[in-house]
Amino acid sequence: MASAEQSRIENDHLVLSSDPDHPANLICTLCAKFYTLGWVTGTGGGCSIRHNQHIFVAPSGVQKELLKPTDMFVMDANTNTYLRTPQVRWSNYDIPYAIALKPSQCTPLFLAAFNRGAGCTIHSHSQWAVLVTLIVEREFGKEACFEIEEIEQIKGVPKGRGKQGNLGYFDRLRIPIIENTAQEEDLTGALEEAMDAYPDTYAVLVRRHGIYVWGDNVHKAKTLCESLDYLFQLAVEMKKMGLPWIK
Ligand SMILES: CSCCC(=O)C(=O)COP(=O)(O)O
Ligand SMILES: [Zn+2]
Repeated sequence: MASAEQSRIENDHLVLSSDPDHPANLICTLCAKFYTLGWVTGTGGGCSIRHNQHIFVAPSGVQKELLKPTDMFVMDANTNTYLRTPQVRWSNYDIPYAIALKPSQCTPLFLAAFNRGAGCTIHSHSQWAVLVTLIVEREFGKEACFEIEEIEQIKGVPKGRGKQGNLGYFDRLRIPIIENTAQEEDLTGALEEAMDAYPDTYAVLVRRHGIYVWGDNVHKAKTLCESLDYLFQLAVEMKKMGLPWIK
């Protein structure tokens, strides 16, 4: 009979499915798309999905666009213990040594969003997000925040948790910015504080690093991340032209 440790390693049924919408398949498809947008290149960034009582997490330090469903860790959402740990695999380029896989360093940050009801969390290293954090200045004793208004794409951003619908054209979009840390997991406290200070936000920028974006489901997290990336690119170009973000 298989030991508990062995079944934790071999629980392949949790990640094997012919359904393209199965979280283990979706994370692979999404990361391959995000790679083409420059959101998850050079192993940075990623994506995690919560489905019922299971949380699907990719390994750390791997090329996210080459992920396979069998690479996924599966966590019990109630106990935060791992039900499945992927087995060591050979690298993608036949380099003759094995890599011991660890869960993404972003896992505690993904969990912070899942603890607030999210179904999907995306971490993007988009250069547009990074540039915006370089433009918005730190103010002593005040939380830094990206603000923009009167741009049509703002209508792609939800109003807030528990609120119906999206922001309107005349609403001001605010995305808090937290300071980067040497280790990804050390961002968790500041991320949670920003989530509490901005209860309506579904995104937090990390200065010189990127952004965490979440949503009730994959569709909402993905389309929000796209809308924000559009707005960040526009904002950077506006800044270059001397155009104000706030009217
Ligand atoms: C070059 S990426 C540095 C780590 C990072 O910021 C990141 O988002 C990747 O974390 P992971 O552990 O998922 O590889
Ligand atoms: Zn990162």
